[in-house]
Amino acid sequence: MLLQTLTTLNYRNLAPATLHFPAGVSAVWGPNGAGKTNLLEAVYLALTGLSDVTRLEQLILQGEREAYVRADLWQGGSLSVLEVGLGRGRRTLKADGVRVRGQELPRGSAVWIRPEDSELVYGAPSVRRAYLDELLSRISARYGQQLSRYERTVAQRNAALKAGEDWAMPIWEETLAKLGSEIMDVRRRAVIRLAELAFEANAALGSSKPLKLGLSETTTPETFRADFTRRAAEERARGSTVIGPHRDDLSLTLGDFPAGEYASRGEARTIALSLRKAEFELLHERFGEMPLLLIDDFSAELDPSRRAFLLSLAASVPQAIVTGTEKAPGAALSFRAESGIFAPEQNSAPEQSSTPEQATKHTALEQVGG
Ligand SMILES: Nc1ncnc2c1ncn2[C@@H]1O[C@H](COP(=O)(O)OP(=O)(O)OP(=O)(O)O)[C@@H](O)[C@H]1O
Repeated sequence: MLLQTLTTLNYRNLAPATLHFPAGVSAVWGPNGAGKTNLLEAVYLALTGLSDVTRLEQLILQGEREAYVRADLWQGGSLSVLEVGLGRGRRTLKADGVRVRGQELPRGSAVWIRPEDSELVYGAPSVRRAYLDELLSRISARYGQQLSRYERTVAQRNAALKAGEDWAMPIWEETLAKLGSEIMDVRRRAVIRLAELAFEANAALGSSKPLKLGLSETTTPETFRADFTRRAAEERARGSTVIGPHRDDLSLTLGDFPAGEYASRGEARTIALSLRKAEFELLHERFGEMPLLLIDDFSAELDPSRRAFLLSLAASVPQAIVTGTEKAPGAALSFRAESGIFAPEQNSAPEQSSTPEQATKHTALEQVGG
């Protein structure tokens, strides 16, 4: 998986441009607020169709009505053009000129490591569920579809609970038990492998305490229906479905203690990094190609062993973009970021082409429309 170019227009504070990325490490460095995170966010959006903003309008340059992002990506030996159009409340995805849904995009194409990943440890169960569900939806389109159907059914059952429609419960419960059991089954199998990979990464990061991953479930496929009966009075009183995979958690245990309650800041950062490394490995195993690695603000990582881990991880993959207020060492190309403009630096090491055939020699920046 190699990103050849990224083109943006009206995307947050990024100046309209086409940036060419080489194979190996690209270092993007500059002051706070320069647009470094926005650049990684644009890459991640173009490659996966995913964004965690609450309103799509946040992604559009203030004062504009539409934004556009395009990535030219080498995958499986050929070049794909992935485009995202953004309007008010509207997102259009295209692959090679054809409209597609998110699950039709190359789903193992990028992993994004961010400073705020510590929330995976300290945050609410919903943060860890989102991590797991996003990863599994990328690994299996069916998982994503079943999860959407399940979530819609929970919303419908909650409405029926609030309306006191007891007669409808058996129908909703039948559907929830069926979809929910399938979701739990996929999660259980995936978490076994994810746990092995995260355990290894945590040890490689020098942690003396073993990291254990598991699922903390509110029900099981075997007891789903009985649990609905047992919790019926509580659910009616609250007007909401209190058991099922939408309430489960990915449990993280460091040594003998739940990480969310006992891990130090540094330990939490190591655990979060282990989860991202496990995500990277799982996508690699599933799709057979290493994802593009996006590391946001490596310079915020002050711990020497985690910093070394991040940089050696970046150096070990086919392509990584590493941002920071200082320049990541060992980069094939560096960009100086300032006010949404990314200027390639002349003193970078000789550029490797991101074309697998190593064919084209290119200039690193072309301004679009200006
Ligand atoms: N829709 C938007 N329109 C215009 N500007 C925006 C928009 N969204 C965000 N910005 C601006 O983008 C800037 C933030 O960019 P970004 O988070 O990428 O910075 P950064 O270089 O990663 O900084 P840091 O080093 O502090 O992490 C802010 O100044 C913010 O005001």
